Amino acid sequence: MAQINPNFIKHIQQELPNGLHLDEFIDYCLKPLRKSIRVNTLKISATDFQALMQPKGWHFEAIPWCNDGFWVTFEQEPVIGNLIEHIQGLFYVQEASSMLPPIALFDNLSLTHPTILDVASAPGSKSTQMAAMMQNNGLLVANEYSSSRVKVLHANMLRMGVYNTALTHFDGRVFGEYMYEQFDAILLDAPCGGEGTIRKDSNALKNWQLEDVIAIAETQQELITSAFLALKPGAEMVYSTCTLSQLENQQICQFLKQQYPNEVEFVPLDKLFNGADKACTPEGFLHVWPQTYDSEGFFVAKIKKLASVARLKKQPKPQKVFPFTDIPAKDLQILSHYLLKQYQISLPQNSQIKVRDKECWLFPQSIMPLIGKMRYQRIGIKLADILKKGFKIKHEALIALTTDNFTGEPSIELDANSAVNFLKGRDIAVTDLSIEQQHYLQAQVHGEMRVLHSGATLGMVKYLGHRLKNGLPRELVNDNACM
Ligand SMILES: C[S@@+](CC[C@H](N)C(=O)[O-])C[C@H]1O[C@@H](n2cnc3c(N)ncnc32)[C@H](O)[C@@H]1O
Repeated sequence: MAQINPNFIKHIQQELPNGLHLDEFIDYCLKPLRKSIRVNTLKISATDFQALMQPKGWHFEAIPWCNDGFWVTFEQEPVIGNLIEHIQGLFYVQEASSMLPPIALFDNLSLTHPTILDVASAPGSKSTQMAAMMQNNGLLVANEYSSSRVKVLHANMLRMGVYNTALTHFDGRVFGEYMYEQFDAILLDAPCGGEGTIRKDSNALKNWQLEDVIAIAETQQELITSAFLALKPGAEMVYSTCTLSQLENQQICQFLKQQYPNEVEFVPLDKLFNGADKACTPEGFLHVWPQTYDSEGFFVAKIKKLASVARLKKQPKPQKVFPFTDIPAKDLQILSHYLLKQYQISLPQNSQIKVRDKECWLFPQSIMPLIGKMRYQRIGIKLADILKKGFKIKHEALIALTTDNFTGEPSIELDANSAVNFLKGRDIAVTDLSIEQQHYLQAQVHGEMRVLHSGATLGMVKYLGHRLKNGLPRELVNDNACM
């Protein structure tokens, strides 16, 4: 049972808007949260995903503000994180209200290849949502301050097949200095007190103290100022939190407006979707209370930068070390031919292949003007190893760049049992496959090939005649994978 600190109740009572009642607020805080997911349209359409999961006893209810988001109920509750489809990155478990900030940011964003910053990204629900909305075009700089959370962010990006990113690992307060007026759009999903998360985390309000709210608000003021400096003139940013106190929400936005009265404009969100007006504040922000949409509490503000503002710190010196070189034209030809012939992969437009040591990397083209401005943990994805003769595709590239069940390449669709075995790191005996597949394999040359399940890539195997040798990277082996 969730525990709500009495000091919090006293505090929030004064902030509840007209028409909302404290009793109802507390009732909702104590109610379990509805489960929601977002379909990853980098891998599967929302329609196809529903068609795939409905026979497995999933029921879907559309989330009004996100075309790819659904509240889900199950005939039999699965361990969702271990499902094949989850491991394949076909969907992301994401709270419904947490889908709002990217929806607000992309509303009226007309650029097809924008350069976007996500200041506080981990674990990556909104970064992966934005990458899907960008369809892997443009550039998403995804930053995270906590080292352990950068790892989770990275794993989620790979699972979801995202490759238009550069990951950075900084305190978000540096962007105004290092990336002054560089971004077409910015999401600042700020670290916050998490008051809106009580339905998921029963301890979220147990030790609530006003001093903590005040302390974190200071960080938020610095983060919003830094993000505003990093935004191009004329561009828009979203400030969001999963907390409820005005100190961390409205007052942070007002703080920015006080600093830049002529350059800050609040963009009203009352028409963002049908029913958005229910959550809209007089300033045009969305302040979602748990009872507004039967969700977590959330706050979303959209801010337009009307004109350039002065730097607060002088331009830093460029970084010199960049350990990547261009791939020689001849090698690019050989690599492109291998990817196309073996896996029907055409290299994405607006990308560049770079080489470091014995590895080829796929970089988003739009990172190039930002090279040298700051240090990147990782750019794009690893594409292939360079062998003595030729190349060998990397697992992360295979699952990101092959999205359909092509017929021109050697590949095998595994049934659910074999798919689970594959994800557990086991080899697949050819005798476990259907008679048609066994005949198909007899006509193939021994060597690497792709395995799929439900039309989405699982990974690579080496066909050895009597078995398919498992090529899943060891760190991705999941002993708990299930159907
Ligand atoms: C609300 S969470 C972000 C959730 C994320 N946007 C998502 O949708 O999955 C806030 C994140 O900010 C990170 N953080 C904390 N202090 C930070 C700072 N000074 N700069 C950047 N990120 C910070 C936290 O580690 C945390 O991962």
